[in-house]
Amino acid sequence: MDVNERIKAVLAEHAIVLFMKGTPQFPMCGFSSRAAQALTEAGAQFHAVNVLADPEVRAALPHYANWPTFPQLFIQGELIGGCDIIEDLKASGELARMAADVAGADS
Ligand SMILES: N[C@@H](CCC(=O)N[C@@H](CS)C(=O)NCC(=O)O)C(=O)O
Ligand code: FES
Repeated sequence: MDVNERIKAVLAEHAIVLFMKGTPQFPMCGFSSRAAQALTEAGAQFHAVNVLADPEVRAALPHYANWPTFPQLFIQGELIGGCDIIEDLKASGELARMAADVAGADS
């Protein structure tokens, strides 16, 4: 499977995917830490991909949905954005609504 197929497969398998540096338990960057924290506070069940452990995905993902940085949040295969957008959506309550909409799907 090439790297774009691997990205597609993880997005098909999990309703909410956060590509981040490190893991939610051990984030390796403040932006990734804040993104994972906001998702957790919004009650989202999400699948995290540590791009530092997968250099191929780290190199390919910025081109995949044309977003240059990490973290990157996808919901049902669609790019939502990075840390700033995730925190804005959390603050407005929209993130919790989006998470509730996909709840029940495998995270
Ligand atoms: N304002 C961005 C901050 C994210 C950011 O600047 N990330 C940088 C530093 S972690 C990045 O991913 N750089 C490219 C790279 O490290 O591959 C957001 O909202 O997500
Ligand atoms: S790893 Fe340095 S700012 Fe994210």
